[in-house]
Amino acid sequence: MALTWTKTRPRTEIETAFRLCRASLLMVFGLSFFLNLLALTVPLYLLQVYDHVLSSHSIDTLVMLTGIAVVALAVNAMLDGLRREMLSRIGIWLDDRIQASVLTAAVQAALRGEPGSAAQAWRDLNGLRTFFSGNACNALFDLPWTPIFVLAMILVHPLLGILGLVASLMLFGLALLNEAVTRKSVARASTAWSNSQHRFEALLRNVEAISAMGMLPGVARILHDEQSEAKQAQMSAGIRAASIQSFARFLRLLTQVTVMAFAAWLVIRHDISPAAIFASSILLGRSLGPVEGAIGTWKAVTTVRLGYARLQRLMTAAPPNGPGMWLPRPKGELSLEQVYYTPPGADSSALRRVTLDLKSGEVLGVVGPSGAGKSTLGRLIAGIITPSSGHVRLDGADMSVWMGAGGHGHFGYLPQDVELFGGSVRDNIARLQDSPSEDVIAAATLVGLHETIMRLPQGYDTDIGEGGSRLSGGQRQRLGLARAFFGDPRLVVLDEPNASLDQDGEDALRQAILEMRDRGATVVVIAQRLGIISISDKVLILENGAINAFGSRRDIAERIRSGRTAIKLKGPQVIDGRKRPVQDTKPDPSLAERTSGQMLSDETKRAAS
Ligand SMILES: Nc1ncnc2c1ncn2[C@@H]1O[C@H](COP(=O)(O)OP(=O)(O)OP(=O)(O)O)[C@@H](O)[C@H]1O
Repeated sequence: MALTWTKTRPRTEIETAFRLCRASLLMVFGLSFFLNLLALTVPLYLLQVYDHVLSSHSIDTLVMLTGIAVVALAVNAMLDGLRREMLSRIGIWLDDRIQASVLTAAVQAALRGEPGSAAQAWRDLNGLRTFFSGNACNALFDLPWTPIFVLAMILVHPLLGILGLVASLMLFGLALLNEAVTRKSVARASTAWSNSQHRFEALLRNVEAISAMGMLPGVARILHDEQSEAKQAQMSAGIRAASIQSFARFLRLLTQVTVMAFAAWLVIRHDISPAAIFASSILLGRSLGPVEGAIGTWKAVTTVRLGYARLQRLMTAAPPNGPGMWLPRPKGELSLEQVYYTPPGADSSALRRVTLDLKSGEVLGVVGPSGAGKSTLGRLIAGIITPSSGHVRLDGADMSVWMGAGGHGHFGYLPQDVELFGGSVRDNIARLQDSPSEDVIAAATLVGLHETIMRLPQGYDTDIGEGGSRLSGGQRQRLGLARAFFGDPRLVVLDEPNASLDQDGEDALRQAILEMRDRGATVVVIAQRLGIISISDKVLILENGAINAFGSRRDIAERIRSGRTAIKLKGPQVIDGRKRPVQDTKPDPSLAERTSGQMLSDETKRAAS
C-alpha cells in the first residue's frame, strides 16, 4: 500500500481560539432559544387574560396569570443580561488568547515591509472584541430563533402564520441582498480608512518638520486625497443599504397591517378571539424584528468578518514557532555563507554573496558608502531578517534556531533609529523585562550613562516620554547602547552607535566595546564616522551590496594605503589606529561623496578644536 503524505496547514491561533470557544458559543445559542421562548410571554398573557379572565371575571385567575407573566419577564431580563455578559466575556477571552499571536504576526508583517497591515491587525483585534459585546452580535443569535414566533402565529391561525412566514423570508432575502450589494464597498471603505489611518499616524511622527516648514496644508491635502476614496466607498455602501432598509421597513409595516386586517376578518368569522389581533401583531413584530435588524447590523458583521479574514491571513503568513529547545550560551562564532538579501517587493538585491567569519571576542567594523547595505547586513546578523539565500550562523547554528529557542538574551542590537519606548529608563535598558537592578545599572555604567541617569528627576524610574522624547539625541543613543549591552550578550550589532555622540560619549562607547570584547562577545560596529573603527579587529568594506574588502584592520589599512582596494577610504591611519580620529587632514572629496560626508567633516571639526 502506497503511503501518501498530505501537507496540511497548521491551524492558526485565531482558528484554535474560535474552536475552543465553540462550546461557549453553543451555550449562548441555547440560551437564546429560551430568551426567545420567554418573549412569547406578553402575547400569551394577552390571549389568556381575554379568554379566561374577561369571560369568567375571575380576579384570582388574573392575579395568577399576572404573577406568572411577571416571573417570566424577570427571567427573560436575567437571561438577556446573562447572554450579554457571556458574549462580552467571550470577546475578552478571545482577545486575551490571540493578542500575543496577533502582535507577533503584526511585527512580522512590519518587518516584511507591510506596516499598514501591522497597524490594521491591532484595530481588527479590537473590532473583534467589541463586536461580541455589541448589539449586532446579540441580534445575530436571535435570528435563528425567529421561526418560534412564526410557529406561534401558526398556532393562533395558519393563515396568519403563513403571512408571517412569507414576510420573514422576504425580509431575510432583503438582508442577503443588502450584504451582496454592499460587501465590496464596505471592504473597499474599510481598506481605504485603514490606509488613511496609517498615513495619519505616520504623519504625526513628523510633527516637528510639519510645523517648522509649514507643511500642514500639504499634509491636509494628502489626507484629504487618501480619505476621498474611503468616503466614496462608504457613501456608495450607505446609499444602497439605506434604500434596502427603507424598503424593508415598508414591507414590515405593510405585513403588520395585512396581518391585523386578516386577524380582524378571522375575528368577524369567529375563527379566533379578538385578543388574537394584538397577540399576532406582537408575534409578527418579534419574528420580523431580528430579520429587519440584520439589515442594519450587517455592516458590523461584514466588518468583523473582514477583520477576521485579515487576521487569519496575517497569522498564516507568520506561523507561530513553538518554544524551541533551550540552548546553552553561545560562544559567539559568527559566519555568513554566500548571503543574498532582496528586500520584499524590491527588484534587486541589497546584499550579494556576502561571506565572512568572526571568532568570538572579535570586533568587526563595517564601513562603506551610504546605501551600500550596511544596515541590511546588521539586521541579518541580528536575526531580524532572514537571508533570501545563504546562511547567517552563530556557533554553527542558523540564527533562526537561536531565535526559536528564545535566545534573544544572547544578542544586543542598536538600530540606526534608536527606537526607545515610552516608560522608565530602567524599563528601556532592561528590554521591558523585570530584571535585577544591578544588571540595569551595570549596562548603564558600561556606556558611561549611570551618572547622567542619576541626575534625572526620578533617576532610573524617570519616564523618558514616547520614543524617548524627553531625552537629548546623544542620551537616547547611549540609552539604546545600554539596552544593547544589557544582560552581557554574546553577539552585539551596533548600527552607527556614535552618530549622535560627543567626544566623551564616543570615548565611553570605545571603552564599552573593548570591555565587551574582553568578555568574549562578538561585536559588529557599522559606522559612517570611522573613528570607532580604530578599535576593531577586522574591517569589512561594503560597496553596492557586495564585499569590497574584508580582512584584519591593519591589512585593510595597508591595502587602502597602497591603493589595492577599489574604494578609497580617507585616513587609513584612523582605521589602523596609528592615529586617533582627531586629525588634521582635509576631507577627501571622493570619500565625502561616497559616504554621507559627515565622518570627515566631524573629524575636521575636531581637528580644528
Ligand atoms: N525595505 C526595503 N525595500 C526596498 N529597498 C530597501 C529596503 N531596505 C533597504 N533597501 C535598499 O537596500 C540598500 C541598502 O540599504 P541599507 O540601509 O542597508 O544601506 P546603508 O549602507 O546602511 O546606508 P546608510 O549608511 O545610508 O544607512 C539601499 O539601496 C536601500 O534602498
